Amino acid sequence: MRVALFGTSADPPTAGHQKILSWLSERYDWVAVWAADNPFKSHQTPLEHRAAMLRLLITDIDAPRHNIALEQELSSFRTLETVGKAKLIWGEDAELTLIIGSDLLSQLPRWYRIEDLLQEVQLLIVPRPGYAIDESSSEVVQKLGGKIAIASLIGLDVSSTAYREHGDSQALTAPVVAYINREHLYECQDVHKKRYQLR
Ligand SMILES: Nc1ncnc2c1ncn2[C@@H]1O[C@H](COP(=O)(O)OP(=O)(O)OP(=O)(O)O)[C@@H](O)[C@H]1O
Ligand SMILES: O=C(O)c1ccc[n+]([C@@H]2O[C@H](COP(=O)([O-])O)[C@@H](O)[C@H]2O)c1
Repeated sequence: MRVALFGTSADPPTAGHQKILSWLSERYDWVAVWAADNPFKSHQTPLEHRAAMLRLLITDIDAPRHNIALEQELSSFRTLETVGKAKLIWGEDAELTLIIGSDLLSQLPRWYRIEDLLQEVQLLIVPRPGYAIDESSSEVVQKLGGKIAIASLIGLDVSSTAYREHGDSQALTAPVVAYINREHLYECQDVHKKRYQLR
């Protein structure tokens, strides 16, 4: 069983995350996704809302294999703990692949017990516009034991930050926008966003 593990802050989840999930669903037996708190970031929306938006994002994907699931019980500050939980679910023999965008490659060495984590998973790096995969970061990760593959997919040029800071609603899918409006999320940035949009 080949399982793709994809954790995201989902603050909010974007069309970029959705494209990655669709692509993974065609290549892995199971695609497990969860909303997480990131020890290196602060988040603007409670985790429950972020997980609910992620569920909407997934429901919206037309995946013929029906193999994408919100596995929110995997959520942890530390991916090593997530992988421990994944092994309990899918067993020691499952092949686990951790999916990250190329923007995270250089920070990976600072993750919790990274060498132990890299023993447990394969890594798949998704190229992201503006974040070239540089050799020195790849080498550092490989020296720590990382088994790196690069996805044959280029991520969309969108980000959660672009939505939070500039109201780039192109970044989001319609069901997520509807949820944000209904729950009055991200409103404190509205004045700031409107100023940007009027420019
Ligand atoms: N457009 C994208 N292309 C490639 N990888 C992406 C893309 N968007 C997100 N990712 C990857 O998905 C994972 C979750 O990303 P995250 O939720 O932090 O999105 P983000 O848009 O980077 O958010 P923020 O702007 O808040 O940092 C990370 O591994 C990130 O590198
Ligand atoms: O394990 C760690 O030390 C660690 C440090 C930073 C980020 N992560 C995880 O990386 C995933 C992507 O984070 P983010 O904020 O870029 O969406 C998410 O599952 C985080 O919990 C994990």
